[in-house]
Amino acid sequence: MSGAATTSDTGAGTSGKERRERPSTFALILNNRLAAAGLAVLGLIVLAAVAAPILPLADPNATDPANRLAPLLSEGHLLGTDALGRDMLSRLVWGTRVSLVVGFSASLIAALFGSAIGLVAGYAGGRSDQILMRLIDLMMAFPYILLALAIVAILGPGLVNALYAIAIVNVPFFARNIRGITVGLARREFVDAARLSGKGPLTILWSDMLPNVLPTIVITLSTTVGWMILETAGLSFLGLGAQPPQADLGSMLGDGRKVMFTAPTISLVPGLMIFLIVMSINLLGDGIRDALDPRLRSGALARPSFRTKVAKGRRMPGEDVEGADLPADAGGGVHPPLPAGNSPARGEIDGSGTSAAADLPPCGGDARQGRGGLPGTNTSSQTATPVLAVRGLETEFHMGSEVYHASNGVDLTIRPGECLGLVGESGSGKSVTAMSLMGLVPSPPGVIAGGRVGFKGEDLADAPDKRIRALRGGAVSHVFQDPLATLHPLFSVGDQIVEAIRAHQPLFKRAAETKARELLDLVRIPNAAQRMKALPHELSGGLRQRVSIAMALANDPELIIADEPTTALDVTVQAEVLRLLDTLRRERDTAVLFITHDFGVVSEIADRVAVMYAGRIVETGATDEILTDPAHPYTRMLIDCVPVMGEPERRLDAVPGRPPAANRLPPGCAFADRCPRVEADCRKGEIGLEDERGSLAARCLHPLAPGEALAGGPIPDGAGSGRPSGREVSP
Ligand SMILES: Nc1ncnc2c1ncn2[C@@H]1O[C@H](COP(=O)(O)OP(=O)(O)OP(=O)(O)O)[C@@H](O)[C@H]1O
Repeated sequence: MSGAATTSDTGAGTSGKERRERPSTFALILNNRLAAAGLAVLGLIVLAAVAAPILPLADPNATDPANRLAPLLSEGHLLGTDALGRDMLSRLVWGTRVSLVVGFSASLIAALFGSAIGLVAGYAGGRSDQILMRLIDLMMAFPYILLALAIVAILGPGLVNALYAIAIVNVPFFARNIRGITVGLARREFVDAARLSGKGPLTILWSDMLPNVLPTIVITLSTTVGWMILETAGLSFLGLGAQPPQADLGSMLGDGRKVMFTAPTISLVPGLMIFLIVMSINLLGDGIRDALDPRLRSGALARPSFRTKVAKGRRMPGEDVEGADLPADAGGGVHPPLPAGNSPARGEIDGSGTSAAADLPPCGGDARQGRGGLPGTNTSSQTATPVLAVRGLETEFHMGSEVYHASNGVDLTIRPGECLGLVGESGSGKSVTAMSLMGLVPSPPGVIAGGRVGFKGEDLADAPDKRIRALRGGAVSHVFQDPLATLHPLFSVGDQIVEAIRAHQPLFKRAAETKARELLDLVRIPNAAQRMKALPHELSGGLRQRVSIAMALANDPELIIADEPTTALDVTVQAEVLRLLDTLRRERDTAVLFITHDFGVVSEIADRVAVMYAGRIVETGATDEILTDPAHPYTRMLIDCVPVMGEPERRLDAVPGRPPAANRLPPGCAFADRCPRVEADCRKGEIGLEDERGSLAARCLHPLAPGEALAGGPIPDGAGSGRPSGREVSP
């Protein structure tokens, strides 16, 4: 195990702790050097402005004509004096105080009214939206500075009137931004739920909409307050804001203009202060925006890179990698060393018979035949070189000072035409493991900290970006759970398949279109030619998933990674999609890594199963053996959670407790706290994935014997008969 954290906290007690350990917004801002610099500069300026009354400064309005235009560093006047002999340092500090108060107040007023208008217009829609937005458009039709001048002309010159003018001209900016977000939110299900719960519009606006738009308001505020200070200074510069003798930065700049050539420091000093304030606010505003963006809250403020970062000192599994003596067809077990150089082509049997995989016991197809002798079993997979051979994969998330071990030394092997089912509870690390293969885990915060990702003998963790780009969507393709989220909403499905084809094959558009139509036919989409023009939202969930499968097949992949592709579908459509995927992989000899939490689905499609828990493979073996007589108590409990059709009297169990937090994995067996067979030795040291019986290998010191029941747990009639039929609903 790689890991730093070895306390025995369980997940149950750590959620609050975890939350506290997540870097705070403030910590994230400090992580961003520019934002931290902005904060430091602004902090000093604000401190000086707030402390103005207690600082030993001269009266900012006291004139001294005899001492006019004194240079910098004059005696008693650090920043010199202005044309009336007033102390520049004192005027600068007091003027900054005024400018900051006016700028921030104008921003708050604009944010308050603008956001309220945006929220009401966006939520109410219809005529209210039309009227409010047309009024806002009317205001935006004038150049804002002209509008501000007109407002001050009507209200009369003065600092407070300048504040109103600046606030008013900025109201549309907030209103438009917030209205845009609110329109999207108002159609979301949680708002429907709030309506159904009987809440009135005002309550919904306050308790459901406002919290969702608040980060945007704060971000908009932080990025516009600098502008507002600048605009207020502009009005004062023109003599419409602060009136003599009161100083603000704009009026000081205006005073300096008259002696710009004889005493340039008079205008340079307030000009520099405006620059510092606006720059520091903008830098800080950008930092706040990044810190408040939930996608970037994980420790670094950089955008995710093209592929997952691979740690420089990546831990490499030795040939004596844990479990190395396991049967070679164990999904998460042990594997022959990766063949050097190019491996045989897909489906090709190593003619020499000396291939690392050539002497492996039968897997995949045999397992299926054993389960009912399904036709079309691929025999080449029994001897072919693995398409995928993952060794000791460790993927971590680095969040602040915490390290979350999502994949914690995972081994996987899949051969051509074979389907490996990766099963486990939510959060066990299935998706992260799958995403790590092609470097799709976002970095930051994701890091591949150890292991090899062998694809036909090549370690993908080491492969150049160009190679990864060529493989993605080419030899290795993905099918995700929610096609509506992964298909582009604005392009027809035909165009998207054509694009997928042409990204990897030098085909003219016509030829690619023909191929796309053939693919839609292949995945049995009726009226393929017409459906080519359909937008994703015009298709049913099942059809959309077929389109995703067609896209995944577009470039004749050797490995398909299917991440819960049927979870969002109803059982009948699910069965069709599974059948389709099963047939296609057999016909095309494609290896499939099928991720699911549903043992019913596993029994339908997988040749072998790897069960994951807390980032590790805890049991592997042929599907039939795992489903009939698992050795690991966790697998047994997972299977017992699945309802079996026709057995209404069978007690359904849930696995009690919760998995340990990935940043606090306990020593020994991570399942110990939830296991009815736990003994003292389970909580000590490393537990290897050991050979059990048949094809089974389990990471357990006290495995179940064939037919043995879990103490207190339900063992259905005839031990080991708790195998889901494939028609059940997942827990
Ligand atoms: N982008 C991320 N940043 C931080 N932690 C993450 C991120 N993605 C996943 N994790 C963490 O990694 C662990 C494994 O997550 P993963 O999505 O692989 O689980 P899973 O088994 O696929 O669950 P599910 O079936 O719900 O999809 C979880 O603890 C999860 O919180």
